[in-house]
Amino acid sequence: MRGTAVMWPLRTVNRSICTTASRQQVSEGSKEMGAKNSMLSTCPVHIQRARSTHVVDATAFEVSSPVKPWEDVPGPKPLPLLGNTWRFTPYIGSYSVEHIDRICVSLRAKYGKCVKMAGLLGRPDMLFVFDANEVERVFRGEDAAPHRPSMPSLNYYKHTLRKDFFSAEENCAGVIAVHGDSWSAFRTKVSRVALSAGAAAQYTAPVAEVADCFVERIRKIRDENMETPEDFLNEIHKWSLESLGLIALDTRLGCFEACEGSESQRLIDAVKTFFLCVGELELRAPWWRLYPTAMFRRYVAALDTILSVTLRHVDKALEEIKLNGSSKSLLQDLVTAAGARVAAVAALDMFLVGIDTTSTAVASILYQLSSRPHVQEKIYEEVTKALQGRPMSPGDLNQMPYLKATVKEVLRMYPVVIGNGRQLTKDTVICGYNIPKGTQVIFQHYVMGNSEEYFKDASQFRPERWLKRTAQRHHAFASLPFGYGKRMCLGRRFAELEIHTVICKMIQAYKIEYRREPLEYHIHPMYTPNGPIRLRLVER
Ligand code: HEM
Repeated sequence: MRGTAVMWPLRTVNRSICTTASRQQVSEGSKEMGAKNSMLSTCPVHIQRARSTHVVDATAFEVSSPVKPWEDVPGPKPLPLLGNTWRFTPYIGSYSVEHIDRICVSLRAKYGKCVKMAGLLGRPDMLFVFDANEVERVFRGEDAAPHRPSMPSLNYYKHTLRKDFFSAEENCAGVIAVHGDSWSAFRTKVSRVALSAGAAAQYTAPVAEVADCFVERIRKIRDENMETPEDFLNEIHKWSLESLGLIALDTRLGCFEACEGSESQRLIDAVKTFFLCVGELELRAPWWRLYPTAMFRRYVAALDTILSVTLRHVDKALEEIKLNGSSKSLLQDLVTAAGARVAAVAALDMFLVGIDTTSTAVASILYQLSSRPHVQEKIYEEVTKALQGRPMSPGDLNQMPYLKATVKEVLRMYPVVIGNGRQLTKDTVICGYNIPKGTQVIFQHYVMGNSEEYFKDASQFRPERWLKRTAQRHHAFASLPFGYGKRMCLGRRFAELEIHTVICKMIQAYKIEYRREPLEYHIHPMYTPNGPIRLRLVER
């Protein structure tokens, strides 16, 4: 999903007698969690706290100090008329959207565990939260339809510009940029199919085939020094789009060799245009709200193309279901269970959020592996032992815990989405302050994931910390690369399958090196290594 910026601050009330100390350190998969959660509702201190305040939020359980008002939350002070927007204005302010990661680190250091960012023109006030206990509490207290602030431009496309299509049937607008009952009804229909056991596993072999093609393609595009080309990230995008085409549209798009004018090429171009435009439209001044700028018109045309291609593939799926009498893919399952329009819109949403997230993750993982040959060797040994020369089949990835732990470790230190958010649907106490309904709360996972408070030796790259055998205890809500709860990533299982498979194949084929200037990360709009990823890929 698209990232939202973050920041942080504030020392708070004397909270958490029952929360912090006793619930903070949880190890993954630990059964402790259930028992500790149940404490949340029964602990007498929680109950006392809930009674002693006039807070609306039923999950409130702060201790002793009265709840402080929103006005008291620390943060950069807005100027009259200009608010805090001026801070993001080039040449005048010192904040840059591209380096919001660093801004968040400094806000945390300056203000504490929650920070108010008020007075952003055209946007609701924001609260940056750097406290994993508070993240847990807000997530666990979510109502039936949590509101995640996202993509106003897409909201406009779905609910105004193409209202006729997206409102033609009830609850058919999708999950991205959709909220309330409409989101809830759509999500329920799609989750049943997309999150069912085995929904992702059925794609093991075809996803592995696409990964093989990617590995093979690299042999063609490497230069004489065995280095990948400047636009290697674009090649990774092609792999990601090809993999998602299989999953969402039940088709091989042929992204690695698409011909001019073909439907695949039109889809590839449209997805590319969407990504080029969306960052600008979302992060810069929203002129498109006043008039259809050239960029906005390209953006709309791209969305129209993606939608029309998904609709055509849904028609094909309908024909095949009629012919076969049963469904044989995610798309056909969706058509059967939820209807053609839901299936098409679900595929559209997957295209909008499932490509650059996955490709950025893979770029970041390959880049991080390039400076860690010992990690590569461990993965290589694990993969060799698990596959024993066989092609990959469902279940094989379960024999590769170190590979999976490596992916988790990269996403802890370099989460693709640096901060996930919710727009509060009710007044809520966070860090001892009463935060009003409508505020956008951004959970700062990049900062928490890299904080010594939550991860011992946080700056050290240690996949072992995620292994059950050697797991260090850590807070389960400090690193959440796929979000949490009712709105968590709908494509997580597919993303993991794609990522684990392609990394497995890359390590089987190559030793990964990098001999150029180190790359910094920036928000673009995912958290991405900044610069050409010119990996040296040496045959094993
Ligand atoms: C590394 C890859 C990915 C990452 C890091 C990622 C991350 C996320 C995050 C953080 C969210 C927000 C969750 C929340 O609000 O709690 C999200 C939502 C979503 N993701 Fe992913 N995602 C990835 C890949 C994918 C893929 C491959 C698909 C589709 C196949 C996908 C489909 C979705 C959808 C549809 C939602 C919206 C769910 C809703 O609002 O109900 N994602 N993702």
